[in-house]
Amino acid sequence: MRITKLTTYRLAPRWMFLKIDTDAGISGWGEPVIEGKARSVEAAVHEFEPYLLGQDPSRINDLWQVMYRGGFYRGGAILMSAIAGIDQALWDIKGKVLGAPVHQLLGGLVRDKMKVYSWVGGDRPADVIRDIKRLREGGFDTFKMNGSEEMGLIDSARKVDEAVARIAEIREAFGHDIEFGIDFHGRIGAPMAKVMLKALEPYRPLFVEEPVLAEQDETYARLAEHTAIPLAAGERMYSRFEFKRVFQAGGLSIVQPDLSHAGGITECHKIAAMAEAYDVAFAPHCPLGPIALAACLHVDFVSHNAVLQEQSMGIHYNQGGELLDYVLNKEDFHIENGYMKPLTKPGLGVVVDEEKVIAASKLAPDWRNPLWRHADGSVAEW
Ligand SMILES: O=C(O)C(=O)C[C@@H](O)[C@H](O)CO
Ligand SMILES: [Mg+2]
Repeated sequence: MRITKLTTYRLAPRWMFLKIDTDAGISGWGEPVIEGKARSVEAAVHEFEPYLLGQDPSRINDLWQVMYRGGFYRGGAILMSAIAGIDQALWDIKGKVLGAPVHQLLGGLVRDKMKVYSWVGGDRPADVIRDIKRLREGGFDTFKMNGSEEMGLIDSARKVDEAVARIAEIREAFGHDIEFGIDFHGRIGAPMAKVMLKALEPYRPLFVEEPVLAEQDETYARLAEHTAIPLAAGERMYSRFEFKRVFQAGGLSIVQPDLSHAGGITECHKIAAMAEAYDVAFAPHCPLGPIALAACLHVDFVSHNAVLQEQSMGIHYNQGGELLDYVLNKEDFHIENGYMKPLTKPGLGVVVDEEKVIAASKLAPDWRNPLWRHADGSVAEW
């Protein structure tokens, strides 16, 4: 069997799907994207074509190494996201050829169901409390929310108090009937992260995510010395070679590689295994589409240390498209009491509505994240 064609479709809300065709008539789907840089990833996917066209799609390990090592320069958000989506599509093909879901090919299930969480948005606490109430009716008991708006390297107690008051209100409203993680997007630098973590500690969040940026990963170990709150990060780390450094330095309790950013199923399965050896939990980042989520779930279901799965239903980014808009087998993505079941169809288990994808790709918007500035006009982390 040989690879004959790679077709990319940029889609609302901010996704890209990839279809890999073969001469046997079997195709696989992947989701290679970096939010806000879809066109760059698309170009990178097509730049890999000379390495892939005419090759045997079953040799995923070799093709992965060819894409990673073969071009001399390697790593980073764009290349590793391109590899990720290609890798997912190759696993989809392999599963379809062998008639088995990807988790079977990775050794089989270690659990029967996987805990998933929901984002809650809204700028005012009242919105968040209202949204949590609504989501609890749908069975969710675990949530993630943004922790703060822009914050300077050294900032006021007032800003810290505002952020903490929001969390306090949520804890007061729901007690310990719910769990939540707080995502800071690296918006606070190391000095304020220390202050913030101390102030948040009484409210016992499940984790605090990206208190500082991935490029300050040496800080995690120091911050962890000062707080009992589990620290999480990883959505902006792209390979086991980057994760290796944080495992060695310590400080993170949860790693969150993104199956569409960090080299795909092949790489993230290895990152999960590395994490297990350090007693670090695995909770893949996935504010993306259904193929990315399916890829995450297959790795979760074979990884003993997988504790939580992000998913994007109702996420604030989903303007103009929802998680299951391009999926025909919606019933397989049912969330019951905050858990998902394994996807059991051959390959990734996503039946893509190709006609809808083709039509929607003609109108794809170019999503960009907001650009934030501090009061003095300098650029702030978003
Ligand atoms: O889901 C998360 O944890 C995020 O921090 C969302 C962020 O990664 C955006 O997708 C960037 O565009
Ligand atoms: Mg995050």
